[in-house]
Amino acid sequence: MHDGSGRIVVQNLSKQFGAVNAVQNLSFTVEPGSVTGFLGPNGAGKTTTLRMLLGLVTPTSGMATINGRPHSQLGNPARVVGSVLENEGFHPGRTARNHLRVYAAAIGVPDRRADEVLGLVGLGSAADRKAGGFSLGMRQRLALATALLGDPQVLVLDEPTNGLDPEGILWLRNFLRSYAREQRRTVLVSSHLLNEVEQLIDQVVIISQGVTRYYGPLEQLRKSQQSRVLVQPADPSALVKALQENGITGVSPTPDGRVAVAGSTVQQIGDIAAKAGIAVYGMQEDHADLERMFFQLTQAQYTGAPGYPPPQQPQYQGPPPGYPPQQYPPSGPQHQQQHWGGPQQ
Ligand SMILES: Nc1ncnc2c1ncn2[C@@H]1O[C@H](COP(=O)(O)OP(=O)(O)OP(=O)(O)O)[C@@H](O)[C@H]1O
Repeated sequence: MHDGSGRIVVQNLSKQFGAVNAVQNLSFTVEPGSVTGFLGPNGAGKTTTLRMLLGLVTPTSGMATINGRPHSQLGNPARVVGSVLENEGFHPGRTARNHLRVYAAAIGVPDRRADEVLGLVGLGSAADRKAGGFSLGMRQRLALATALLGDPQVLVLDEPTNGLDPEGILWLRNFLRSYAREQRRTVLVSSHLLNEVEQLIDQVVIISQGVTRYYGPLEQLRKSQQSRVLVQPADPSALVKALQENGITGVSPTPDGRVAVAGSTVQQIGDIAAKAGIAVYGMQEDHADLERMFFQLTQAQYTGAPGYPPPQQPQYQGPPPGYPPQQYPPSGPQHQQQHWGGPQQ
């Protein structure tokens, strides 16, 4: 029997398709009560990981469990985990209600559950319409309704925001949040775009090239954002020297001839430059956004081809240029690997 914990554990999971290392030694844990984003660029290995979790692909090594068991040992899996994977089709001639009734019969839940889940996803008024005429957003809702039929403890959604308009995304966010928080369920959603799911998620697992790059609370990642000041001086190397002599360490020249200074104010920099007799033509405050951090964490996928496969344990990449390394990644207790039950560094 499974343990009923609602916990997803991915441990040293790998999948090789011929010469392609789709997933490499991936480990993370997802606890109930929050929505976790599973993020990475196209081809990072997200869908493969989710398919292994759902028993649709056999791992080359490692394991993925839900409630302490591989999917194949869950008994009636639809009661434990509901999922929406990409490109799931519906019979175009079948109404939404009939589609759901077919699935309800297959997993042994009563017919009336079809109308309940249609109501939950806001498709109540479209129950008698044929799925073939549904918009992409409506199909996403119908897929979610199908996943909810067994009233599962765990929801796994692959790119659920695809095709949703802003109102649909807001609806999905409220739905998933209350599903996870109020009912203490586990929700894992994948996306290749952080900003698409940023409003949806509390925790984040970021992967690229099949390797974990970061995992922890999104809030912690957000807090680690440091603003920096971009300075355009007459003499960049003289300014770097003057700032360092005044104890400012987060200083680095940028490729466009400016100097990036972290952990200091415009005023402090201006005073030091004036005292050192260095002319400054402009200063600009620059705030790192999450999207840029996401890109920094995952860009190895595009730039690291010669080094492929990547090192096994780069859990955290370096900071974006101009950001002090000690601030990045965040180092609060929430970020201990143990908190997530993940791999030791
Ligand atoms: N059945 C398969 N046979 C061969 N290679 C595969 C197979 N499935 C996936 N791959 C490869 O594995 C790698 C990871 O693919 P995967 O679909 O898991 O990535 P993803 O992160 O979900 O990407 P996307 O955001 O584009 O959906 C890719 O290089 C892909 O081409």
